Amino acid sequence: MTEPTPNARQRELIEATEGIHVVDAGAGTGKTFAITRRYANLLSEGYEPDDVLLVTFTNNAATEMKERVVARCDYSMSALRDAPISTFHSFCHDLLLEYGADAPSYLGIDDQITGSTKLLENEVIEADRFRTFLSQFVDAHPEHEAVFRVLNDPTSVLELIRELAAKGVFPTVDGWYRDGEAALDGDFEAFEELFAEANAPNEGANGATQSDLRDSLSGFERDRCFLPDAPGEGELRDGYPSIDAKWAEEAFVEDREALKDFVHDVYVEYIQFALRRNYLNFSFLQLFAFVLLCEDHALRESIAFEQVMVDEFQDTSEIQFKLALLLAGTDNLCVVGDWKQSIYGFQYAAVENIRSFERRLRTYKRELNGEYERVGFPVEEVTTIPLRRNYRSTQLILDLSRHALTVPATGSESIERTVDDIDGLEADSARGHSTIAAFTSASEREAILDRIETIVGNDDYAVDDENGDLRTPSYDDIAVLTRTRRFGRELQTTADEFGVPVAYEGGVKLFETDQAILLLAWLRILADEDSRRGWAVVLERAGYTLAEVEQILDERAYPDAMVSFQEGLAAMESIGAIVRQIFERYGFADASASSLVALLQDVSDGTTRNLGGMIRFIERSLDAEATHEIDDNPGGDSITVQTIHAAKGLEHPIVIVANINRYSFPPSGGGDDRIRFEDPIGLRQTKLSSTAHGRPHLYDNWRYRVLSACLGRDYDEERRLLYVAMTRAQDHLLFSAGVEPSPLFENLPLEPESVEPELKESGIDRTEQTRLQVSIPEPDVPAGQSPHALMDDRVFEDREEGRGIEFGNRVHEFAERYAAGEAVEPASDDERRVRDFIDGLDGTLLVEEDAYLPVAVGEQQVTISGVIDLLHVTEDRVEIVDYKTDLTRDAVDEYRKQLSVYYHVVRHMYPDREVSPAIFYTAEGDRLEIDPRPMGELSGLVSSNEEY
Ligand SMILES: Nc1ncnc2c1ncn2[C@@H]1O[C@H](COP(=O)(O)OP(=O)(O)OP(=O)(O)O)[C@@H](O)[C@H]1O
Repeated sequence: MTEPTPNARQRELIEATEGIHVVDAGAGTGKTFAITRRYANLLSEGYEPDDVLLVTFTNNAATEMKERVVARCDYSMSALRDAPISTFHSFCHDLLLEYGADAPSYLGIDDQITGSTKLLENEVIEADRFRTFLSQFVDAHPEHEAVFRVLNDPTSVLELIRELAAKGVFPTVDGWYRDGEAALDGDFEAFEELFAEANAPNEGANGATQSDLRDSLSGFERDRCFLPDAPGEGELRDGYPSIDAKWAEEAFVEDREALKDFVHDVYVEYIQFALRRNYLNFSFLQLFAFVLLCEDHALRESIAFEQVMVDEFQDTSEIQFKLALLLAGTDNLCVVGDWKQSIYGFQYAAVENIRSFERRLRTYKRELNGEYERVGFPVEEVTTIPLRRNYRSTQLILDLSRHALTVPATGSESIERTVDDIDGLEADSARGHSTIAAFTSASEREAILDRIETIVGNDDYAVDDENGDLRTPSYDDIAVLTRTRRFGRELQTTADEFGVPVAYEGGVKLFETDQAILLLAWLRILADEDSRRGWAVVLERAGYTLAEVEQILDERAYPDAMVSFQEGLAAMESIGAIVRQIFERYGFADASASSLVALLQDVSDGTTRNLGGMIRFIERSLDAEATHEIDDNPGGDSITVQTIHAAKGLEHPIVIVANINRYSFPPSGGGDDRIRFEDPIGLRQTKLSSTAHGRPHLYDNWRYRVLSACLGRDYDEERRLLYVAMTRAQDHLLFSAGVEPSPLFENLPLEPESVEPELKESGIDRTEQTRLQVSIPEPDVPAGQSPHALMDDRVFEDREEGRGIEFGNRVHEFAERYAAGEAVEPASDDERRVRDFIDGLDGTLLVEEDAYLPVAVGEQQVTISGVIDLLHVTEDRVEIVDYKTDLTRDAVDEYRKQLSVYYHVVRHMYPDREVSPAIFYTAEGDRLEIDPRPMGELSGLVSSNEEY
């Protein structure tokens, strides 16, 4: 392929070899192309490869750049092999291996970085090690008990450490490195401004109305339990239209010494733990490289580069920007990126690095210089080069994509930025053949596949070929891009049913899935009944707090239900049966689960029970980051399904941005991290452990409730994701949603049509069952729950009183198959009673029906989903039946919650019939009618059960 000729602006960047240059330009404008050419140009001007640092974000990008450079200069690939064209991480790694043995000593740490210190990239393995570390840590530090008690997930602590490292907050053995502690304390003045902004009265038709802050504090105490020193709602919201300004300080000022001490000790001791085990994670590589470059002035000056260039600058974190400055010996600094494509906030990318490049440059220079001049060059003059010409998409697509950055993501969000504030791009192609379309459907997945079938082979959707002519589209011209991985997987499953070829891009790291992690945990428990690594995972998954997990592990007092499950597993003959049983317990029935079953069965030779071998196999696969193509990848001419994150940097002739639904895009709910670090409020706890009422209890932190109400939630990254998705399209761009589209969909200037798919199923075998049509939101929401989540966990502990979970499962399976008309014979008295009961029903039977109930919890929507054992539908009545194999009735109150959920779903579907929920106790053959709880009570149960 011939290399394009740079346009005038690109040439300016390529040839401008002196001074600071920044390019913040839109998608497809040739930024990567131009920076690569700039590198080649520097070599042709006499710079040696060792003088020029070129930073990219992936190793693949680095290799690709080298290849492109080789094509344009006199250097060979082998001559450039060791050239510093690399990622921040590999650069830091090489630096530390060569010069960094004593880098830890700058933090007061005695352990060294040695030739055998490895980079640990696999997050699952690291989480496993961190769990071990934390358990040892808590035993060694009883003084941190109060903070430790609030934690419910060790990986959230590891995440916090990573976040602090990315923001340049490091511990030393006895305190914090440089001004780290100030960052933890937060910035009261900056917070006061946010408070004042949120607390400003709003304007109503008849004068001032209450401020957003006062409004969002309504229901301040509802479903929360604060410590006795918290103000009451009346006191807090006393003023009108704004609350009293004194609450800014009252909320901000808090004794955080114990919290800071905990975070400090965990942080520094984990670094020591890692060093002693000869590994560093990405965050610690950067941390030590930064400290080394800050402290060893001679080294910094000796390795400083004459030219520093960074591609994809919008993805840099604060520490990476500072590293680039420390590595630049002169002001020959060139960064290129696109703020509109900054979508890695969750990996601590700081979009302000590029948006406010000049301001940050000055601030960081000041911060780095402090007591010693580390950045000697001037930073006052910065040349900005605009790139406007886009070589990927048509003008129609480009014009529409600007809107992505200005659409409100929620019903109440107001965006000040308008489309005119977004730099427009000019399409290089003058073609006007693009179709822009949007559709909604109650069966969104089928509707997408249906639309694809109309696109393929249809010249209305012709795409550009390599010679600039139009050609007929095929499946592999089409990409479906989604915000959540889950929708993509579900689409693939639906596509299989209908025989539409879909490839989930890139395969799946099978051993890093939830399925594999839980499987490994249970296998470890089976191999060693007191395996801490195994039990910790299983217990955390069941929702125990870390303190509870520790106690259970120390006392070896595992929950009865889990022990009997373990005993059931221990009695099984083959690995295949064990694996299936574990997946059944967690309801895993997708392609990852079946691939794992098949793979492990293969490895174990079908029958033998070699637990140790199996555990080692999974551990090794994890270690090797083995990627497996899941069975349902057809290969050949097929549609690509990707997450938007995975699609970044790629292009496709036809793009369908799918699942732009409420609760999915943007995803609803936040994490449940109990310790958080947020700008400008610093380090905070959302929950506090106290014995204020005589017993240890976890209280909600009222201060955090007020502080977070002032921070609001920032949806800019969600809009940027939408922008990235849209700008992947070259020729045609489509959007799809279900029955509850997201405001991101509704507010785009589109005219969506509502469609009913007419797809024909392929001949693939499917169980024939009438499915309920439930016209309520997709269950695809992170804030989803099962009715079990509302129930007291104790009801799951050995309810069958010795008869075992397996027994219960068998009865259910029999009931399902019998009601579905299969020729199955009852194998126990309970099954006979079920058979007699079913025989006595004369209406239509619907078995194992999915039920999804959306529930409003404050401003959030949560979906509770579950499976109804049996629906018995007659002309005027619908009976809901749930089988229970219990020998006693003492869990009936808990079951009532579960059946109430089903009741509200069914009532919605059969508004004209009487709906009666009942439990069928199989031990006696008794049918017990249940009085359902009202909706309001269910929302109360959800919110008291989880934080939103
Ligand atoms: N002057 C040019 N003439 C023709 N094609 C060009 C020119 N500059 C870049 N291109 C082509 O445009 C496409 C996009 O270029 P590139 O990937 O460098 O853009 P980018 O700005 O880095 O994109 P993104 O931000 O979306 O990742 C590439 O196929 C590239 O070869």
